[in-house]
Order: sequence, then C-alpha cells, then structure tokens
Amino acid sequence: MGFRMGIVGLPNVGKSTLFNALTRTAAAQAANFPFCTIEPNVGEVAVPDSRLDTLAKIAKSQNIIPTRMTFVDIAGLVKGASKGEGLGNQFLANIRETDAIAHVLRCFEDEDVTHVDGRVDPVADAETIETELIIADMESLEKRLQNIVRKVRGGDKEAVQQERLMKAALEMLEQGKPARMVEVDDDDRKQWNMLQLLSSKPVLYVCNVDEDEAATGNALSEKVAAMAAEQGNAHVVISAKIEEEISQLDGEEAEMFLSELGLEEAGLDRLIRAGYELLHLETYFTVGPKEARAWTIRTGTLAPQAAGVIHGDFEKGFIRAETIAYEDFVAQGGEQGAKEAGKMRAEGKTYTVKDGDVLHFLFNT
Ligand SMILES: Nc1ncnc2c1ncn2[C@@H]1O[C@H](COP(=O)(O)OP(=O)(O)OP(=O)(O)O)[C@@H](O)[C@H]1O
Ligand SMILES: [Mg+2]
Repeated sequence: MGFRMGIVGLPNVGKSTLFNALTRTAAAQAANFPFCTIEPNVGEVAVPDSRLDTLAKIAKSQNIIPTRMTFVDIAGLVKGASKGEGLGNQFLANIRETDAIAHVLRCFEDEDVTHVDGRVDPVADAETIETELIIADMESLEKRLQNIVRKVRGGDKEAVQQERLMKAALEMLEQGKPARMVEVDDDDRKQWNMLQLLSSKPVLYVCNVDEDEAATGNALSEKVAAMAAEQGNAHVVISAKIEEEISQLDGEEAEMFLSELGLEEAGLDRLIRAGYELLHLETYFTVGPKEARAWTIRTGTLAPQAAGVIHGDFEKGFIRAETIAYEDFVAQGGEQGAKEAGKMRAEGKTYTVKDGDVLHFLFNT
C-alpha cells in the first residue's frame, strides 16, 4: 500500500542523517551545510514487531517478512519557502505527496554545525516550518476557491461540498492555525483528504538531541514535548548521529552499544512505531512453515479489503477468513492447538480485522 512519511524540517538539522539510519544506507548525502539535500531520497523501512518473531518461532517458519513503510527525506525548508525562497515550492510539492510528517527539530547544541537562523530553538523552528505550510495552504486554497465558483453556481454537489470544506480550512488557517485542527465529519473525510493540505497532515516531532542525551533527552526536547502535548501531536527523542552509528552494527553489537547508552531499544524502532500509530495503521499476520509475514492495514479495515492487501484476487473472491487472535495463537502453541481449543473463528465479509490477528483467507478464483 505504501504509506509514506515525509522527513521535514529546517536545513542542516539532521534529516538525512536520520534517513540513512532508518534505511541503513548512506544513500542520502548528509553533511554540515544547509541545502545539502535537494532531490528527495526515498527508502523503505521494515516495521519492527517482536510478535512476528514469536509467531515464526512457534510455526517454525523458514522466512520472516516484516511489513514495510516508506520514508522520504525532503530538502530543508526555510522562512519564505511558500513564496519560493530557497527552492521552497518544489519542496512543498514533495511534502504534499506524503501521508504524514516526521518533523525533525534540532535539539543538539554542537557549535560546529550551522543553524540557518544562528540559534538553537526547536520551538521557534517548529513554528517557522508550520507557518510556511499554513501560508502555502492558504495560497493554494484561495486559488482553488476562485476556480470552483463556476461549478458551485452550476449546482455541482461535489463542488459545493468542496467549497464548504475549503472555507472551513481557510478560516482556521487565517487564525494562524494548521488545517489539522478542523473537525471533519466522516461524510466529508474523503473530500477533505483530496484537498491534500500540507498543514492537515499528522505530525510527529523528532527531537534530534546530542549523542550523550539520547536516553535522557534535554531541556530543549522537554520544551518540544510540552509544545507537542499542547497541540495534541506526538513526539520522540532521538540522536540521529547515534542512530546512524547503531545502524551500522550487527544485532549483538548494536544491543551492547544500546545498553551502554542506557537505551532499551533503538530510537528508530520507537520512531517507526510512532509513525505507524500516527497513520492509524495496524498489522495482521499470515503464518505457515514457509513464511511468517506481517501486513499493514488501516485501523477499521474489513476482512475482504485486508485480504486485498495480499492480492486483488483474495479480495474479489473472498469467502471467509480463518482467524486466530495473536494471544490465542501463542497461548495454544500454534494453529493446531488454537483450532483444538476452539480459538479459531471463521469470519465473514463484515468482520473488522484486529491488530495482531493471524489470518488464513479462503477465496474463489
Ligand atoms: N544529533 C546530532 N548531533 C550532532 N550533530 C548532528 C546530529 N544529527 C545530525 N548532525 C550533523 O548535522 C549535520 C547536518 O546533517 P544532515 O545533512 O543530516 O541535515 P539535513 O537536515 O538533511 O540538512 P539539509 O536540509 O541541508 O539536507 C551533519 O554534519 C550531521 O552529522
Ligand atoms: Mg539532507
């Protein structure tokens, strides 16, 4: 399905460093000068899930295939980007193509690394970027509102709905607030999403701290945490520099390094999971001797559409889904045990798949 998180922020705050750590490559050039990145870097990242390993162990699966998410490392935005400053408009288009934003905020002091505004202040940085997104949205809405007038006069129902939503968004933006603060009914959701407003995308703040503060955070990341809580946005504390080093190590070495730093798990794992939650994504599993595999769905997906993630034919010819909850699968020592204990359910077309379900689809072709 390809859910995409855009890595966004001011220039030189550690976006590409973070991207390289996430994708375990050096695909993105990361260096100490602003606007190092121009063309976006795109990479797929495995979503860590210890349940998958547990299932594979029980079923003695030969292969383990995690589900994946896409990250896009986007060029740095600066004040005035919405007016074309620093290549602004092109970068804004890159953001438009993502489902959510990982907003990297510089929370490390290192005087050797240039800050484009000459001071380290992540809360002000967050405002700078948000303001640019808000202005860009206002301009695009004002244009679109002009263009839609004729359709509205002609009585086009969809256009009337769009116009109403555009006006609601504009009203919010004119108060300096992001479009994500507009309350949207279920009936309007589809049209709303089609507006593709930059400031309506869910945001996860990534506090990029000094190497020795990865476990504890610092005064700056605490300020971001307070801001995030007030806005109802999520945040994670990470040291991109450390994560990049960890990502180069193999499993055992990485664990040793993590415990030396006082970390229970790599910050990247926390970040990926937070992104997954932000996008309202869930995981179901298919488990057999050949492979144990995780699949991504949106929360609330019905069984046939969940089957469609594997293959279109599974959805078209859907008959039923043999379903075992993750806990039951583990407690009963696998599929056979769960079946004997009466824990395997036959679920039909109206079943809403739950996070952790182990599914086996039956279908006609
Ligand atoms: N946590 C950190 N502590 C110290 N230095 C860091 C940290 N994270 C990144 N850096 C350094 O900051 C510099 C800029 O990093 P990077 O190139 O990843 O930024 P960027 O946000 O992608 O910049 P641009 O917008 O110009 O593409 C690099 O020298 C990198 O090593
Ligand atoms: Mg970069």
